[in-house]
Amino acid sequence: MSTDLILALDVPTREEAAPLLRQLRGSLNWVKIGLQMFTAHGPDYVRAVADEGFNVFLDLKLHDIPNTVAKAVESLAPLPIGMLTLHTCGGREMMVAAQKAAAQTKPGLLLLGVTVLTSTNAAGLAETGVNAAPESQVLRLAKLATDAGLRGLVCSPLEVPVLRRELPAHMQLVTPGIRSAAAAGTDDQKRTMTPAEAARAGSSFIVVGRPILKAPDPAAAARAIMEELGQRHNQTQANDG
Ligand SMILES: O=C(O)c1cc(=O)[nH]c(=O)n1[C@@H]1O[C@H](COP(=O)(O)O)[C@@H](O)[C@H]1O
Repeated sequence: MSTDLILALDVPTREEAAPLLRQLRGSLNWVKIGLQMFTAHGPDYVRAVADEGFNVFLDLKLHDIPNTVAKAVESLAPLPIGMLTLHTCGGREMMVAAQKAAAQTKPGLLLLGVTVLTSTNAAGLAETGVNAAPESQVLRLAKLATDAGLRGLVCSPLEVPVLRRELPAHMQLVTPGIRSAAAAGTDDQKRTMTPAEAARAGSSFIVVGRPILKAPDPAAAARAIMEELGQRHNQTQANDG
């Protein structure tokens, strides 16, 4: 199984994003547009990034009553997006409604259920009344999302092994919380792994923002991560062969 990189384009302006996208065109497949860029630049920017040849992951983390979420999915359906997030803690009925809306309006769209945010640890969960280890809570929400018909999940790479054991093989596992060993624990990300570790664990995609965006040469940092993932893929193929 190979693991692909998704660049989290968490910058304030289109102008700031432009040179990086220009340099990565042709080598990077996926760009994630999240709350920062979508609230500032809207659907037009989604179209602009897709027009540059990137697959777009729209990360809006929908979480509302079932009807509202389903209608939001319908409104987003005309956009050129391949992945869209919603919060699994919105519950079964909300996820079923969202999946139904996607199936009817944009069948190719991969709805990704966000489980426990990678910035949350056991203490943070307990403060919200969830007295479970992050791994147990992720597994519970992941099973609920799978039952509701979702085909993809967002979790930390730490939970990928248990999800690979417990869930159907077709589930796409997308993992943010990617940090080098040296950078682990230095910011808001609490459940982290390196790119190679996440790939080895079985992530379908890794999501990386600041380690690329804040690097002295962001395009080179992105290429180094793709190389790290590719090397692991080649090693696996060699071992399989
Ligand atoms: O849904 C997400 O993409 C997401 C879920 C999660 O649990 N943790 C998480 O960090 N993300 C996103 O992944 C990206 C990670 O960015 P960096 O922490 O800068 O690498 C951000 O855009 C987050 O919004």
